[in-house]
Order: sequence, then structure tokens, then C-alpha cells
Amino acid sequence: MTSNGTHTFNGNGVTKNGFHHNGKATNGEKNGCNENSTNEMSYSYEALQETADYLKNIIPLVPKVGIICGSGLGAYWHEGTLADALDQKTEVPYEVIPNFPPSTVKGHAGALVFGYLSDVPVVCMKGRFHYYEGYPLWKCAMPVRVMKLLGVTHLLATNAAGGLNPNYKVGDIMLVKDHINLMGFAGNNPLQGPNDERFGPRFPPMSQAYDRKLMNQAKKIANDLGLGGNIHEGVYTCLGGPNFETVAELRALKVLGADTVGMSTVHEVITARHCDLTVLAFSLITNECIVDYETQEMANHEEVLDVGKMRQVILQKFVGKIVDYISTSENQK
Ligand SMILES: O=P(O)(O)O[C@H]1O[C@H](CO)[C@@H](O)[C@H]1O
Ligand SMILES: Nc1nc2[nH]cnc2c(=O)[nH]1
Repeated sequence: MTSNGTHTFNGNGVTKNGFHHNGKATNGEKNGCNENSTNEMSYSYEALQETADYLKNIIPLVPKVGIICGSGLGAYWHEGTLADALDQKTEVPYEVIPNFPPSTVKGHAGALVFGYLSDVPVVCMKGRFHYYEGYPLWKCAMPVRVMKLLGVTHLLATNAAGGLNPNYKVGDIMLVKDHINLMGFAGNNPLQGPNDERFGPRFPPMSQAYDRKLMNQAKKIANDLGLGGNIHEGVYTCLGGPNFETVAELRALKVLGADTVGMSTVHEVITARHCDLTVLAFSLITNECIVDYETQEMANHEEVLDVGKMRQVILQKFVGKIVDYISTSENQK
């Protein structure tokens, strides 16, 4: 325990490299993953249950809300992030959690932080996994299934994104009302491979992926916080990255109907809806997409991080009130 009351686990007794095995690999199973005949892989239910059991043994709470802290909400090591603000927090670095991949993005924190936000038990992913890090989509999204096994009922996925909609300004928030799974257009989906019905159905619907009631409430909360002129509803799309888009690509995305573009979230939301989590997602607009050849401006990651830091205080209040609403509305059912 540190002087600020945070517990941090060093993973003593856990197999190094993030994979944990009982020394016995079952047929077709490697490091907790199922390998099928086409070489596609997925974590087995049992491997993820093992991950959840490890966490349950060291965490003194059952999280209700899972929060994915994107580049705009404290994925990086700096002071005053949302995860830092939790009460009674316990921090578990990804590298000590059985079956968790390590976070490879420079400066990315890479830890699950458990604690209370607005008196509600939550788990924050401080840093997420991206396709551009070299992970397949099912691996990027695996923490969502672990959250489900831990008892999470609601997922709040946040991201930093480029604003394609000309009405969006840097620092604005866009509630995601829908997404375009562009990587899915190319046949890449986190649910590919054998389906385990214990998580969800083979063919899950995605037309109601984002919870309308929560979105409406989030808009009210934004208004109450004085963010009425900075809140939008729109369509997010995810590309693989890591490069930012060309002008022609951005123009094409606009034609498709996207309002923001990023490199995350869609595969997490698909995985969350598959296992029946209620989802709210929002983008922090960290840069305006350049759709013109004459400007010298270029998207860059430093700008993304700077805007995240600039908006972190208000975003934390926003998220705190959303979490409070989730808990009180559930109790009133
Ligand atoms: O989606 P998050 O993780 O918030 O971060 C976004 O910002 C980074 C690019 O600056 C990319 O990782 C992109 O996905
Ligand atoms: N793909 C993509 N991801 C981002 N993340 C933050 N800004 C951007 C952007 O402009 N494009």
C-alpha cells in the first residue's frame, strides 16, 4: 500500500509474460487461447474465467461499471487522471494479470484500476489495446469479457478522435449514437472464430448498440455542466492505424456518414454487446480532420494528448455524474 492508500499488485507468483498456465496446455490451447483449424485464435471461456478469478481474489469490490480510459481520459501516465481520482483504489498492472497482453503504446499506463467513483464500484482500463500495436481485434477487446465475468453490467468506452463533422470543435464531446465497423467491411471482426454461447449468440444484432436512455441522460448532464454548446451525437468509425488519414480517405469517410474517426472502441463495443453489456461511448474531439490539400496543418499524437489533458477535469465530472446516474437508475428499477 502506498502513502495515498493505493494498493498496487506486483504479481508475485504469477507466470511472467502476462500468460498464466497451470503447466497443462489442453488440446488446441496455447497460452489460454483457442487455435482453430484456420489459425484464427480466441481466448477460451476458461482462460478468461481464470483471469477474472485471479482479479476477484485480490479485489475487494464487484465493479458495476467498466470504464475504458482512452487517450482523452487518462490512458497515459500523468497526474490527475480519472483512474487516479477513484476512492479506495487498487491498481493491477496488465503485466501481472494472467492472460492480459502488455500495453505497448509509448507512455501508455497499462493497468486495471478498481475503486469507487461517485460511490459506485468501477473498474477503469488505464490504457487500452489497439490493432496497430499488432494485436488482433479479439485480443484488443478481451478485457471487456473479463469485465463481464467480474460482474460489470455497463461499459463506458471513451476515445480521442478526429472530428470530421465541420460543426465539431476541438475539445467537444460526441456521444456515439452508432458506428461504422470499417474493419468489419474487410472481414475483420473481434467475434470471428468459434463462438462460445456462454458469452453470447453467434449472430448478435448491432442496431441498438448504444443505449438511448443513457445517451439522453448524458446530454442532460452535459447541459447541467455548462457543456450544452459542446455536446453532439454522431457516428464514430475506427480505422486500423497507426497513421492518421489521407485527405482522400477523410473525404470518403464523410461520404460514408462518419462524424469522428479513431483507432479503437468499435471492436470493444461489439464484444460488449455480444455479452449483453449496456454501452455508452463518447469521443473527445482532439483534432479537426484536415480535408483540404492547401493547409500545412497535420494531425499529431501530441495534440491528441494535450487536448485530453486540457479537458480532463470536466470529463471526469461528466463521467462521475453518468456513473452516478447508472447506479441510481438501476436501484430504482
Ligand atoms: O482511441 P484512443 O485510444 O482514445 O486513442 C486515439 O488516439 C490515438 C492517436 O492519437 C490512437 O490510439 C487513437 O485510437
Ligand atoms: N484515425 C484517427 N484517430 C485519431 N485519434 C485522434 N485523432 C484521430 C484522427 O484524426 N484519426
